[in-house]
Amino acid sequence: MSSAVPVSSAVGPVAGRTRIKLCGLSRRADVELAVDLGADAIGLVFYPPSPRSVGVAEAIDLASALPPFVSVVGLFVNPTADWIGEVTSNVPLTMLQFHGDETNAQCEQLASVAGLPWLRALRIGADTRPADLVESALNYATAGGLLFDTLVEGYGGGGKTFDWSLIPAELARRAVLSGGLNSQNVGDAIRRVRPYAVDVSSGIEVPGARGVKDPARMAAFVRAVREADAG
Ligand SMILES: O=C(O)c1ccccc1NCC(=O)[C@H](O)[C@H](O)COP(=O)(O)O
Repeated sequence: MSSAVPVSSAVGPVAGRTRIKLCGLSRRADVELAVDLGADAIGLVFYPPSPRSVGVAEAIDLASALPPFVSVVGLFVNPTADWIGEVTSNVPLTMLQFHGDETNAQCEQLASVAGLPWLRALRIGADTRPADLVESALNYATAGGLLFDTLVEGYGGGGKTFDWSLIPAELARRAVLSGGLNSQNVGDAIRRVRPYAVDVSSGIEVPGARGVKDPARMAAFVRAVREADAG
């Protein structure tokens, strides 16, 4: 039964706070800064072809820097069950993110190895239509959430935006918006899409240095999200 009192008036603007995932972190100092800035989640990439990829030992150290209530999302591209098992039996991930070509059944099977919830990345290209996203949402009905990203070579982390108007409003309110976000455009993205959360990797890095996060850009991104939320 819906509450008689609208949530936002009951708890104030915090109800509409856009959650923030800072992705592709590989240095402990960046994880500590993400926590200090108020990030809701960090993303660790377990995909060796990516310059942002981390190994199990590195990930254990990075995860140990996290206080309670900050999620650590493990990002995979077409992983084997053995790889999922090796990572999640050692690294205290709170969620998986499948960013490759995995079907719903494959995502479910892989996630069952870890016993964790999972995000499905839906990569949006030039010929994607809203109906395609609605169909994908139905196909991945057991996902713990959808992350809308830009279709780029190399699966993700490409630093390119897609047409945000393609996202149906009914999907946006519980989804993660990703793909080419930065401190200059994330405010517009929030005002136009009203996503549950935003995700960024390239936009908080030193330009041209994939995997090297820039503290100033990290802070500017979070500040831009807070300013957008404040209206
Ligand atoms: O970050 C990567 O290097 C990466 C490699 C392969 C698959 C996915 C990858 N990242 C997934 C993410 O969640 C990124 O944050 C997302 O693609 C947005 O990246 P960016 O456009 O650079 O902000």
